[in-house]
Amino acid sequence: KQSGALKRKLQSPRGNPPVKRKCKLSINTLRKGATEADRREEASSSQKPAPKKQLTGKQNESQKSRPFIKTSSLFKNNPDIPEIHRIEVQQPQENIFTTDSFSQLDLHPHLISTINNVLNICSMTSVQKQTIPVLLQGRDALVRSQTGSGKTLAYGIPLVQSLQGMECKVQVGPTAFLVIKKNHCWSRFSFLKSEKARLRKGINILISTPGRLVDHIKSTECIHFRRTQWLIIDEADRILDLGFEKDVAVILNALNAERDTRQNVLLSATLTEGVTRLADISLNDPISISIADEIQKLPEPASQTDREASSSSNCMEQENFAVPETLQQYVMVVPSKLRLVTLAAFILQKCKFEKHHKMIVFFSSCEQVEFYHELLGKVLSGGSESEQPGHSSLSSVNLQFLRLHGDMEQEERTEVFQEFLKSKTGILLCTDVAARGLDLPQVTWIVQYNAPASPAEYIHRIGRTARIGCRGSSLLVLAPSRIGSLLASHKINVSELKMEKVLASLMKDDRFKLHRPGRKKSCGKNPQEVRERATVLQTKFENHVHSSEETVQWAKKALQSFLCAYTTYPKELKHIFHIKSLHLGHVAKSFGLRDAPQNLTALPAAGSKRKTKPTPKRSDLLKKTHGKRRLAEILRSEYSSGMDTAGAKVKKKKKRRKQRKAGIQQIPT
Ligand SMILES: Nc1ncnc2c1ncn2[C@@H]1O[C@H](COP(=O)(O)OP(=O)(O)OP(=O)(O)O)[C@@H](O)[C@H]1O
Repeated sequence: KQSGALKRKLQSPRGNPPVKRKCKLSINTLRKGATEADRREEASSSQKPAPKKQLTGKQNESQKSRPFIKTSSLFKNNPDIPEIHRIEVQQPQENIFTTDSFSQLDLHPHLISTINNVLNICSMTSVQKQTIPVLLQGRDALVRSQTGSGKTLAYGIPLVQSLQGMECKVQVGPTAFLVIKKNHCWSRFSFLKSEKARLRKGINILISTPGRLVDHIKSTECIHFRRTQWLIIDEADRILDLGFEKDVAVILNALNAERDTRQNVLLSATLTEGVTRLADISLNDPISISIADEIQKLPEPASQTDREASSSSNCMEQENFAVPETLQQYVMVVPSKLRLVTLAAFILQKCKFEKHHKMIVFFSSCEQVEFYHELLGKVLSGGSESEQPGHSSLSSVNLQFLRLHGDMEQEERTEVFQEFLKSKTGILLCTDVAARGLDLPQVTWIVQYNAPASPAEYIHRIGRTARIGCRGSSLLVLAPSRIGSLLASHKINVSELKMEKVLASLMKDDRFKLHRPGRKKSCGKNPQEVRERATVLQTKFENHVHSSEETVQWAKKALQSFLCAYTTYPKELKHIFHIKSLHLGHVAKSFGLRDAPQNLTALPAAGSKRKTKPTPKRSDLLKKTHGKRRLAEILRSEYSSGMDTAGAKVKKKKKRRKQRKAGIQQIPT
C-alpha cells in the first residue's frame, strides 16, 4: 500500500492519481497482432507457479535453452511517443583545416620537421593557424574552437618553440611552464614517484589538476614560480564546473606573488559565463580567438570590454556551440521500460551486425557503468544462433565491453584507456570522466544513454567522435518529452532514430527467438516477432539480475544512483527531467528488476569499502536534494558515485583529496 502511495506521489506532481497513458501511434505497429505474446507474458507474470512436469533429459536440455517469457509486457502502458518535429536550425560551423603549412610560421626547423615527419602532420588546423602566431608574439589568448580541432598543438607548438629558444635546455628549472588540465589521467607521460623530489630538482613543464597543485603550493616548500613563463588553462569550463575556481585563484596568487610577467592561455571548446570570468582574472589584455565567430564573419573585438560583450552575446546567452560538420546527430525517444532492450539492440546492430564500429556509451553514475558493464557483457556476448543448422551465424564477432569511471583506480583507468585506444572495435561504458579532453581515434558512435546536464556537456560528449575531420555519429536516448524544441533552441540539429527500427535488429539474432512448436519460419521483420524477441531479451536480463540476491542488490544500487543523478538536473531542465515524472516500476525494468523496489537501500559505491547502511527513503532524498544546485554539480561530476546524499560533502571532500593525490604529471625533458 505504501509503495503504491509513493508511486502515485512520484508520478503526479499535483497529487492526482497517475493517468495510465495508452500507447498510440508509434509503437502501435509493434503492438498489432501481439495479443498472444501479451497473454503469455501476463499469464506468466501473474505469479502463479505453473505445475512442474517431469522432463526427460533431452526435454530438460531443450527447455533450458528455450527462453521462457516471464516478463510483464514491455509494450503496454507506455507513455505516448510524441512526434519529434525536426526544427531545422543553422548550426554554427567551423572549418577545421586550412591549406597552410607549419613552415609558413616562424618556427625552429627541428620543430617543423618533427611535426611533419614524426607527427605526420602537414597542414595547420584553423585554430592552430590563428593561435600559434599570437602565442609566438608573446600575447595572452582566450581560445575557443570545437572538440577535436587540434587545440593541444595550438599551444603545444609555441610552448616547445619557447623551450627550444632557451639557452640552457636541460636545467631550465623550477617549473618553467604550467599546464592545468581538468583531466589529469590521460597523459602519455609517466607519473612521478616522488613529486616533491622532482619539484625540488626543477622541471620544465608541469601538468597538473588545480587541486593537486594547490596541495603542493600549501605543503611543498621547494615549489616556486620565479621562472614560470607560461600558464595554460585547458578545459577551462570544466575546471569551473568541478568547483576548482578557488583553487585556480590560489594558483594565480602564488604565481603573481613571485613573478608578474607571464604568458597566459585559456582554452575550451565551449565558452561559458564562468570561462569569461576566469579569463578576466587570469589573462592580461588577451587576443580572443573563436573559430566559429570567424566563420560567421563576426568582427573581432578590439578591446577586452568589446570581447566580453561579444562573447557574452554569442556564446553565453544562447549557448550555441559549433559541432563538427562530419558529425551526424540522432535522438531516439524510448519509454523507460524499453530502454535497456533498445540499448542492447542498438549495440548489437552497430557492433555485431554492422561491425567496424567503436562506441562510447555515457551513463550518469559509476554504479550504472559497473552494473551495465556486467549485465550487457553477460547477456549479449557470445555468438548469435543461426536459424539453419550448419549455417554459420550472421556474426561470430564477440562484443568487447570496457568500462571507465571515476571510482576506478588510476592504474586500471589507464589500462582501460590504452586498451580501448588500441582496439578497432569495442564498447566503452563510461561516466563523464571520458567526456572531455580524451583523444580516441576511430570512435564512430557516441551514445548518451543518460541525458547530459547541459548543452556544453552534450557537446563535449559527442566531441569524442568526428575528430579532426573524421566521420562520426551520436545518439541521445530520451524518454518521451518536449526535447526537440530544447535542442533546437540551442541550435543543435538532430535527426530522429525510431526505436522500432533499432529493435528490429533483434531479428538477426536467434538467441532471442521465442521458440514455439509448429511455428512457421518467419520472413522479414514481423512486428509481433520483434516484440517477442525484445521480451525474450528483457527476460534474459531479468533472469540474470534475479539469479542471486547479490545481483538484485547491485541492480537496486545502480537504480538508486540513477535516481540520485536524475534529481541533479539544473532547474532550467527540470521541466524535462523531473524525478516526479519517472515511473519507478518502468524505470526498474531498465535495470532488469521485475518490480519497483520497495525500499531502496544504500550500498557501497563501486570500488569503495564503505559498509552498507540504510539510505533515506526516496521521498526524503527528494526533499534533501531539491533545489540544491551545488549538490547537483557534485553529483553529476564524474567523481560522483551518485549515491552519496547524506554526508556527501565530507565524503566528496575526502574523495577529491584522494583523486588529487594522483594529479601531477610531468613531461620529462
Ligand atoms: N594539423 C593537424 N593535422 C592533423 N591532425 C591533427 C592536427 N593537429 C592535431 N591533430 C590531431 O587531432 C586530434 C585532436 O586534437 P586535440 O586533442 O588537440 O583536439 P582538441 O581541440 O584539444 O579537442 P578537445 O576539445 O575535445 O579536447 C589529435 O589526434 C591530434 O594529434
